Amino acid sequence: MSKSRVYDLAKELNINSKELVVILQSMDIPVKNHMSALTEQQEKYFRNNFKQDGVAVAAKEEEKPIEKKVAPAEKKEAPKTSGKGPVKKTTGNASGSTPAATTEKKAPSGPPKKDGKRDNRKTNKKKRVITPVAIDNSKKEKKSRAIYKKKRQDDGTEVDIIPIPTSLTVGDFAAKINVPSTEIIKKLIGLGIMASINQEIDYETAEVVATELDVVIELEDVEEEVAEILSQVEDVEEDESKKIHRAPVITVMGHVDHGKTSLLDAIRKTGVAEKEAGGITQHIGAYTVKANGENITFIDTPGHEAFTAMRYRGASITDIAVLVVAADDGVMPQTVEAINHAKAAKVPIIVAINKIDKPEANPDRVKQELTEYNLVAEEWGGDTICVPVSAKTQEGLDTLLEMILLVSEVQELKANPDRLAKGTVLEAKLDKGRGPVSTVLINAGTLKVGDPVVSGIAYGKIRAMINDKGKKVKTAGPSTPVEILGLNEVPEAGEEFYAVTDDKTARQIAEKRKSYIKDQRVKKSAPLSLDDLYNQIKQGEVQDINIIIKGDVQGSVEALRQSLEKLSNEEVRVNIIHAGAGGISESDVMLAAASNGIIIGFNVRPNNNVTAAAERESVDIRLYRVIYDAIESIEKAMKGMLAPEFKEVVLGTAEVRQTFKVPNAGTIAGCYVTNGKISRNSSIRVIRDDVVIFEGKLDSLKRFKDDAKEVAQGYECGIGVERFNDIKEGDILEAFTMEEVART
Ligand SMILES: Nc1nc2c(ncn2[C@@H]2O[C@H](COP(=O)(O)OP(=O)(O)OP(=O)(O)O)[C@@H](O)[C@H]2O)c(=O)[nH]1
Repeated sequence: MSKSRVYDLAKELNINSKELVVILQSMDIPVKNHMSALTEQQEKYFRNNFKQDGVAVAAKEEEKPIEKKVAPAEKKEAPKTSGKGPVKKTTGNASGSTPAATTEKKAPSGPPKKDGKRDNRKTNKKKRVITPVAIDNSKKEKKSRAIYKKKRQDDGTEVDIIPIPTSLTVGDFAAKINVPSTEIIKKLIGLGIMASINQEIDYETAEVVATELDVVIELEDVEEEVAEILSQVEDVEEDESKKIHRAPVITVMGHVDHGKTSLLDAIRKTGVAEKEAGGITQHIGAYTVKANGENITFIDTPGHEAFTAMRYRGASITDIAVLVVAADDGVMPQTVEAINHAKAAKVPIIVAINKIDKPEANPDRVKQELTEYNLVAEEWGGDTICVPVSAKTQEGLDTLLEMILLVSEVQELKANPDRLAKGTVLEAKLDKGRGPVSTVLINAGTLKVGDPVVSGIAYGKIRAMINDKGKKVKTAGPSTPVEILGLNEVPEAGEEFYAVTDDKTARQIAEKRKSYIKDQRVKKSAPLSLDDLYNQIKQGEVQDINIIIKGDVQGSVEALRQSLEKLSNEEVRVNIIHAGAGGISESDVMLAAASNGIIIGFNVRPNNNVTAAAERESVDIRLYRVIYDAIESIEKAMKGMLAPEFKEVVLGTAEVRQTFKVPNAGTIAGCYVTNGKISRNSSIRVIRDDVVIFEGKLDSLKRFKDDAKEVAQGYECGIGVERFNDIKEGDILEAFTMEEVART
């Protein structure tokens, strides 16, 4: 029997698919969009609990056995499910509850052999439960929840806020705000605009007219408009029967030096060797390998930077995250970060325990450490697949690929190749000779040379396509990465990409987006900021305060996490989306931006790149030296009492290039001013590996032998720090002063 899709159900109940998605999510049924399929049990649960006009919608069918996919042998072992709710995972020692898209299917075969390989996938008895874990704060999803906004007026009554596109005809405008068009034409004449009913007016004009008519409008999300245009180009709710299997898309993540690059290289070589010995692969940001006759696509940009950049733009192209953990090093801060990223994106994790060729390798320790993050290895009774591998000797790589195929099989990844292509930009750059060059991953449909395309505000016609093997190709189907030429601008990584029927549509969409960005610039909703937190809470804009904590030692990070979580009240919830020891990284900033969160640094400092990224993404970073201060300021911000009296102003930074011992003066640091300036009366912070190790006063500042009042960027100087002699080469000295800020 075929499963029900959200849109089928919506059609039956005569409600909007989007609304139904929100309803289902609120019932803890993990659906993503109108195309998501419901299991019989989920559907039944929904029907039993969803009341339309006060009456529960009758269940379509008789009750059925819950897990239809479980083979008879498996059924005996499957834990009994109550049937009261959507299938949920129950893991032995899992501490957090996880609303889960639970799927089960044929599992890999029985006891793994010593080398980590399995005998035969098909005959295993154990039920496999794949559980993407849920924290999702992506901006896109938040937006989709706001179906209709209201504005409270001075007299207490509420009026609808009517969304209006960047431009529309007078007639359409009249219909949208429910005012006769003659009335609008009159108002326009009053403004000196002679417009007929079929003439287009822009948003700004519409806003003036609306104000005169006492109607509240707002700029409609341009993507709604774009979706409308695209749906005319191609029926979005397309025929399920046309969908066929597509290759899984994998992202490799893990701690620095645990072997992401080596693993990606090793896999690429295996895959190529199998298919076309000696074939040269080209770096285009992703590649496809063959394993057991099936394709697997790897995103070739290791690290979570790429991953978060994607998610920030609302793209979720990864089907499975491979978490690389070195067997000789164990779970490290970036491992935890990677786990949190994958969880936030609800992507299942396969653990590759790497470097098992090393004598000091200890895979069991890795598994033990992973349990702290809710990843319990299958062989320990959990549901996390852990594969011991060596990127160096290639051991275990086949098993890893096999496991990837297995998990992807459960996900039932499908796409219709027979439609206009839709994809995601992985990388893009401006090539001097070839113009904008972008690598796109096709999500659905088939992209062809000559297709008119649009991605963000870039558009054009596909001039040429090159695959990951460096070959020119004429077409590219689902899950295929290709490099494309022909766009008029460089699109952004993570941007969606569409082929459309004609050049005009492509240009029209790009231009609508451009004018939306222009209009939007003024009206952009404020990113989360402590200074304005209280107002944002009051206006109902903030219900969750998403926080990332970075600190010098794990102990204080944990302490801070626990205290901050306790600040949650019935109005707002404090969510620690990531916490770890170490400096603040750009990836933290991306995660904060993607989750509309703020970053709290405890005894750590962001470096220049991080500060620049935070500025660019409007992410609020707060730095503290005392745990109590951090807690207090969040608490005060929540109550609207945060009024900083002093603000720290960073004057500049200098890098220590050499150190000298000077009798009577202690250690003097020979520095190069990399940023801003260092002045004689500034305070000084000594930073090593992004961690503050000392804070105090500047003792001496010299240019050659002479005392200097200040030294600017690009110059060398000698710096002595009062009561601190442990300066080392490579340290960063940050000069700052405290400036008084008037209370507002
Ligand atoms: N013995 C052994 N060494 C490995 C293995 N995999 C990687 N290495 C080594 O570990 C080091 C780090 O590997 P990379 O692949 O650069 O690690 P990475 O995680 O990509 O590191 P970044 O790109 O810096 O984040 C290199 O010196 C590799 O040669 C392995 O399976 N066995």
